[in-house]
Amino acid sequence: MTAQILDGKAIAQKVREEVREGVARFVSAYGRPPGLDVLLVGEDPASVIYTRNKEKASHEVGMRGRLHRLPADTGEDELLRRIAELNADASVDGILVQLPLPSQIREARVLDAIDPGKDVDGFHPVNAGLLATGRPGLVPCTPKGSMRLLAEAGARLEGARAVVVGRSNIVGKPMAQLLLAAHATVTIAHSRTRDLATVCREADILVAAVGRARLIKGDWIKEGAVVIDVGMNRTEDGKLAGDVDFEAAKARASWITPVPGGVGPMTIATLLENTLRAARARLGEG
Ligand SMILES: Nc1nc2c(c(=O)[nH]1)N[C@@H](CN(C=O)c1ccc(C(=O)N[C@@H](CCC(=O)O)C(=O)O)cc1)CN2
Repeated sequence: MTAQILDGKAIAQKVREEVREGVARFVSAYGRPPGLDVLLVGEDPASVIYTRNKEKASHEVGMRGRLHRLPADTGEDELLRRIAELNADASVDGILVQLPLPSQIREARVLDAIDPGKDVDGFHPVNAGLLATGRPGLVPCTPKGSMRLLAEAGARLEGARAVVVGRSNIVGKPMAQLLLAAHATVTIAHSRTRDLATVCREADILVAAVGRARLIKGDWIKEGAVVIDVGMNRTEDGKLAGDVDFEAAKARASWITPVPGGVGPMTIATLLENTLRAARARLGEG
């Protein structure tokens, strides 16, 4: 079997178009666009690119998007003060603090300070709790985008065996919750799981989010599995590699995401979806 490629760029474009239409309806109804505010502390080159892309993408769909750049030595109190201002500003629907943060700032304190209704990253414990209890809330962008990719592949999740390799709060745990809510039988594995190969071989749906280049070998893939590779690892030659050995896995999977061009583009498209959703919810729409 040769896998079909799940084209994240094309699907993200489709999502952005859907959001653009939603934003136009929002503006007609409420006379203002949804507002997204992104905070970046420091100069991490990848974060600079991601946050610029978020600002640009928000403009492209008709939102009011603003990037706040703070110096690398910004203290925790100053960042918390900026978040409090945005929480209190009625024109702000979505607040996002780009990760990772410099070491002088405690991530949990910052994420906990964002109004859960404006938490378009879905990282606040209230949103994590809502997801864990199967109630509506804001869902982290990368797992939500990965679910959209599974839907676009026509993957049957009900009763399927899903293995998520990775247990981060940002991807692994919420991804497992989403698969569970879709009635899959879910295993969360990680870098210390014993006999990871055997666990992966059981998976009809395999999500790799462990952050180790090509950890998942081709012969760990069940014939016909759908493979979502969330990994984005820089190799020694400066290229980007996923957590899955793509070429070998392609020979066994039914669908597979490439890196780059798979899950990555879905993250920003889903952020736009979440911002529209937060704006509607704040103005009393479901
Ligand atoms: N507050 C947040 N911080 C971070 C998040 C997040 O969702 N919220 N995720 C990542 C970074 N990220 C967005 O912020 C992000 C990463 C990658 C991509 C992407 O499109 N990647 C491309 C490849 C890019 C390249 O060549 O380097 C791809 O996979 O095709 C988008 C967004 C950590 N921080």
